[in-house]
Order: sequence, then C-alpha cells, then structure tokens
Amino acid sequence: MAEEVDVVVIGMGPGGEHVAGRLAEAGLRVVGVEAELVGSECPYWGCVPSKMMIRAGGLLAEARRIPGMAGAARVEPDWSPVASRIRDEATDDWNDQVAADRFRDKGGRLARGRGRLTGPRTVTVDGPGGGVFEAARGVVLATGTKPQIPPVPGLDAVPYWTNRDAIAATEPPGSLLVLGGGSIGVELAQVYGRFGTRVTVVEAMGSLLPADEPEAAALLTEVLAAEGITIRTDARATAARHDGDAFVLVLESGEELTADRLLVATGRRADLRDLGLETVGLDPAARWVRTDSRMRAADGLWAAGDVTGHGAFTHVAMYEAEIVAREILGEPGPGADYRALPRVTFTDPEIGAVGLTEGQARDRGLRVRTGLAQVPSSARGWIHKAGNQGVIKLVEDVDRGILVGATTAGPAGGEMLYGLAVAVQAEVPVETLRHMIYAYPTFHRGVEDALRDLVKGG
Ligand SMILES: Cc1cc2nc3c(=O)[nH]c(=O)nc-3n(C[C@H](O)[C@H](O)[C@H](O)COP(=O)(O)OP(=O)(O)OC[C@H]3O[C@@H](n4cnc5c(N)ncnc54)[C@H](O)[C@@H]3O)c2cc1C
Ligand SMILES: NC(=O)c1ccc[n+]([C@@H]2O[C@H](COP(=O)([O-])OP(=O)(O)OC[C@H]3O[C@@H](n4cnc5c(N)ncnc54)[C@H](O)[C@@H]3O)[C@@H](O)[C@H]2O)c1
Repeated sequence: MAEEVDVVVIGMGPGGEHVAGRLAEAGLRVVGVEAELVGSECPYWGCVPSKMMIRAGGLLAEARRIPGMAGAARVEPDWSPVASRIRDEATDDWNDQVAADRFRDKGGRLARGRGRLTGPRTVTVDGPGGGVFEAARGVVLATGTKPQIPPVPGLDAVPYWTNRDAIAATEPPGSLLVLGGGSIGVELAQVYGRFGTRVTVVEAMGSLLPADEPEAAALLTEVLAAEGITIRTDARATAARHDGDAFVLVLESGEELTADRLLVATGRRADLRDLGLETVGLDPAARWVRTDSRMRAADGLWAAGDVTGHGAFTHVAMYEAEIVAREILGEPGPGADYRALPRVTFTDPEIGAVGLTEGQARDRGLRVRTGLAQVPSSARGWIHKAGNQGVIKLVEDVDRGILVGATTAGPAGGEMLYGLAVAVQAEVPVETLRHMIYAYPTFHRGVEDALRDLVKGG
C-alpha cells in the first residue's frame, strides 16, 4: 500500500534540502529521500571543505608575500590542521546527523535509501527508510551530479582520486597529476601546490578554465606556473596505468607523466538511468532533466539543482529550489532567469564571472564592445603589490547599451563581481555606470577604468 504525502523530494543536497525544508516549514507532509548524506556534495566533499583548504593555502601564500612588504616570515606548511578542520568542523567526520535533525525539526520526514519514480506522483524508496509514497502535490528531483570519468584506456582500472578523496586526504601527496583544468582542477591544484605537492595539470582544451574569458585563464595560468605548477594544455591522455606506487598518464605525444596520485576532475554529469523517468514519459538517456522556467519537468514533477544542467553551483541549486517551493505553495514570484548567473573560481587570484563571455556574446550575434582594466594599474592594486594580479573585463551589448557579461579576476575577485552582477541583471545602462561614484581606493574602482576602456575602444 502506498502512503499518501504531499511532496516527495528525491535527493537532499543543497537544492533538495532547501525545497524540502521550505515545504515542511509551510506545514506540508514532505518526505526527503537521500541515498547518502543530507547536504551532499557541497558541505561534505565540495564547496565548504574545499574553501577551508583554499583559506589555508591562502594564508601560506600571504605569509610568503611578507618579505619585501612587512619583514621576514618562515612558513612551514602543515596539512594536519586542514584535515582536522574538515573532519571536525565541516563534516562531523562525514556524519549528517545535524542536517537530518534540522530537516526533522522543520517537520520533514527523512527516508534513507534510493528513490525512483514508479509512476506519476509515485516514488518507491529502496533502503532502510523505504516504502512507496503517493505525492498528492508532486515530486521534486534534486539528484545532483557525479564525477564524469573520461574514457581514457586503463583509467577505470586505476585507483584515481575524485574530489571526494582529495577533500578527505589526511596528508598531501608528494606529487599529483590533475586531469582536467576546470574549477575543481585549478582550485585543488593550487591548494596542494601551496602545501608542497608537485602538481601537474593536464587539460584537453587550449587553456585552463576554457569556459572563462581567455584573459582570466591566461592570468591564472601565469600565476599557477609562477607558483611551480606544471600546466599542460591541449593535452590528451591516451592511457592511464598504476605502476607499483606511481600513476602514469600517457599523452597523445607519447610523453608519460608520473605522480603519486591522480585526481580526475573532468566535469560532472547527472545520472538519470535509474530514476524511473520513463514511468512519467521522460527520457532516462537524456543528459539533464529539462524544465520550463517554473522548474516543471512534467505534470506534478519539478527539478532543481545540478540535475537541470543550468550550472553546477550551490547558488543555482538553491535558486531553483526556491522557485519550486514557491510554485508548490502557490506563492507569486518570477520564473528562472539565468542572464546574470554568477560564478567564482576560488583560486588566488579569484576568478569571478557573470553573464556572457565575449565569445558567447559574439556567438549569439550580439554587436559587442569590451573594456579591459589591469588590477595592478589601479590605485588599490598598486598599493596591494604582492599578489595583486588581476584583470577586469566588461562585455557590452552595443545595441542596447548594457553590460551582458563581466569578469573580475584578482584579489577579492568574487566580491568585486557583485556590483557587475546587479548591472547585468538590472540592465543598468553603461552611461549610468560611467557616471556613478566608485569608492577610492577599492579593487572594484577598477570597473571605472574598464568602462573608460570600453568607451574608448568603441
Ligand atoms: C570540489 C567541489 C567544489 C565545489 N565548490 C563549489 C563552490 O565553491 N560554489 C558553488 O556554488 N558550488 C560548488 N560546487 C558545486 C556544488 O557542490 C553543487 O553544485 C551542489 O552540491 C549541487 O547541489 P544539488 O542539490 O543539485 O546536488 P548534489 O549536491 O549533488 O546532491 C544530490 C543528492 O541526491 C542524492 N541522490 C541522487 N540520486 C538519488 C536517488 N535516486 N535517491 C536518493 N538520493 C539520491 C545524492 O546522494 C546527493 O546527496 C563544488 C563541487 C565540488 C565537487
Ligand atoms: N568555485 C566553484 O563554484 C566551483 C568549484 C569546483 C567545482 N564547481 C562546480 O563543479 C563542476 C565540476 O567541476 P570540474 O572542474 O570537474 O568540471 P569543469 O567542467 O569545470 O572542468 C572540467 C575540465 O576538464 C577538462 N577535460 C574534460 N575531459 C578531459 C580529458 N579527457 N582530459 C583532460 N581534460 C579534460 C575540460 O576541458 C574542463 O576544462 C564545475 O563545472 C562547477 O560547476 C564549482
């Protein structure tokens, strides 16, 4: 016999946790289904512990900048406080009791196990908290993503790391090969490098962070190389093996790269095969669960987070989850709008970006004007000196006279982004941006320089 509830949420990562908690607090009968840990990737193996690692690596880098600026400093990296902080403060030793209790305190019911659709508004959960649930209002899919492992011959037979192993490591490896120079690859490469690991990043495309502005990617490449990281772009691995203690990646050129560990960070993908999507008329072989702007995937079925393919970020998961919550509760509010989607890669320099890159804007047929400013040339960048590398790039849709994208790379690059995200979202005219006051001497005052360059270039 199926048990009747109001809503079943499959997957309790940041997206599922948000929508399930909101609906339970509103008094609905909500079942949250989770196969692993409530909270999932972000707090246990992603954003939070990786940013703790980055904070620690940043402290080392700042200390190394003291000579010539503030005296002398001897830096002795020690991974143990980082590992302890991740174990004790971030993850409770990968125990989700606090998160599970938080959901129950809101009135939700947690079903531990693997959920799948077995018909419209029907979910079967296999596991200790299992059962069959009829969801009167509907079902929310928030099942996230998993690492995408490329089909490199031999890779499936070697004990490579994914982000989970790199986050849970109790000591830094002597050497590390990082396959993939995207966000995970560059963030973790820099951290481990700062703790003394000899790091090589192998990226298939022509640059690191290939989805970002080339100016930002070039800057990051220069900084990482200066820190001693080896970067191989346009590099395709044709084989992988594990010889005794060492991992070997064979490149197309025949060159062999060797290290103590191999981290695979080549993107993430949704796994829709076992979710029973065919029982509601959707394609289980699809790459993502496609939704309308109200996050509706089918009648009585919504999706939120990584699984929708709009950007694998916690802020996207929570944004979409909030739309689903409003839809189910009948609350007014706008549908999803990704024009000003912000993203920050937390390297040093941080790479902030919002909206379209120049390339994306041109591909859409927009008439584009760009403006560029170098952070070291700004008053604050010059004052900052050591570690001041950065660049600000603006992308204008000339016909509308508004910014459609921006990149802010530099110290506090992620924080510099905020004003530009508002400008893109609210379509603030470039003329207005040019004639406002930028506090002196902030890093974001460099935006004024980039605006000047934009107008000059036009
Ligand atoms: C190393 C790393 C660093 C990151 N850093 C950042 C960052 O700084 N900022 C940022 O915004 N994002 C960051 N991200 C991305 C962020 O973690 C994800 O975008 C976010 O976790 C997505 O949330 P979600 O709810 O969509 O899915 P997930 O967090 O993937 O959660 C999905 C949950 O669903 C469960 N599940 C799946 N299928 C089933 C099923 N059939 N039944 C029951 N349960 C199921 C899974 O067990 C999982 O717990 C990072 C990711 C990684 C890996
Ligand atoms: N700061 C953040 O917000 C943050 C941090 C980490 C991760 N994330 C999220 O997690 C997602 C996954 O991160 P990711 O770094 O794994 O993916 P990614 O898509 O950012 O980068 C993957 C990289 O691997 C490269 N690649 C793919 N196949 C390859 C191969 N066979 N050989 C060499 N290179 C190959 C790609 O060209 C790409 O540059 C990100 O897209 C992002 O949305 C966000």
